[in-house]
Amino acid sequence: MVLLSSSPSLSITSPNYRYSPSRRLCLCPISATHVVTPHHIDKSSLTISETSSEDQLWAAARLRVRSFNEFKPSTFGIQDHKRYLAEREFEALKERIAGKRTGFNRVSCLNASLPLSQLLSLPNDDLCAQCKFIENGEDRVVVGTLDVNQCMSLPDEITGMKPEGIEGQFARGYLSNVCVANELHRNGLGYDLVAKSKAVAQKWGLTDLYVHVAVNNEPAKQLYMKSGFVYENDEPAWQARFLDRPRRLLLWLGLPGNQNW
Ligand SMILES: CC(=O)SCCNC(=O)CCNC(=O)[C@H](O)C(C)(C)COP(=O)(O)OP(=O)(O)OC[C@H]1O[C@@H](n2cnc3c(N)ncnc32)[C@H](O)[C@@H]1OP(=O)(O)O
Repeated sequence: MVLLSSSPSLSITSPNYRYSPSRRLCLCPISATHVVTPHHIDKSSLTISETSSEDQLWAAARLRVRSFNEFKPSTFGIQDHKRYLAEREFEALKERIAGKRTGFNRVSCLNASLPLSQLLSLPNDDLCAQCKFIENGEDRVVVGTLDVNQCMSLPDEITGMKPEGIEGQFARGYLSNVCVANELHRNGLGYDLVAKSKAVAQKWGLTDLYVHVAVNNEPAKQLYMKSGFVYENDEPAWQARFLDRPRRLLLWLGLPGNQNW
């Protein structure tokens, strides 16, 4: 095994691995416990937008790979392995956005990006090298990303209860793959991404938005709760053990238009 991870189920090289858009995110104690020196950024040229551009989806896929996995740099073949994971993420993401993934009505990838010129003072160039794309002739870098999923439930995850009945098919959504480049944590980018995702969800007519979060992922729990999400349910311990991952909490947010809002 070439991948260093704090959870065995992060090993997506396993033949038994089944892709779940929220799997890695919620299992993500790595960054949750990582001590990073915050790099303060000027957000005046930050953009957060929905994308289906292949360049940007690649950048988002690479950001997810580096955010949700910890790699031992000296390991033989590690670059190939990272490329493999990014390709897998890219293909899966493209498939969901194109509406070809069974069970997902609609999926949007939101990317937060900054001009490359603003990130040249970072201590190393890995983020810029991995997550760069070109837009209107300008070099930019994806610094945060998430998916908004309109669907009844996510694979291998506890299902939200609201709204009840057939309405759930159309008006329930889930956030997944929420991550911010670890060099840029604590700049409010997490808040910005979640705020934008609420706007997208409302635009789609969703009334109820959910996230799954690992019980030990304190930064993510704080982010969601401070963004208005509240506890709805939690995964039974046996299920977490069966899936070989930390137990998840299911958090709920009512959007304007929701009768409980
Ligand atoms: C459904 C899912 O996708 S769950 C998976 C969530 N994603 C991950 O675990 C990936 C790795 N982690 C990350 O990428 C980031 O830590 C995120 C996305 C959780 C937070 O991103 P950031 O840009 O750092 O968050 P942001 O700066 O907006 O902070 C929001 C709040 O989160 C909390 N928070 C963020 N980092 C931390 C931390 N290290 N420790 C404690 N609380 C934290 C704080 O309460 C903060 O609010 P405050 O600054 O007002 O106190």
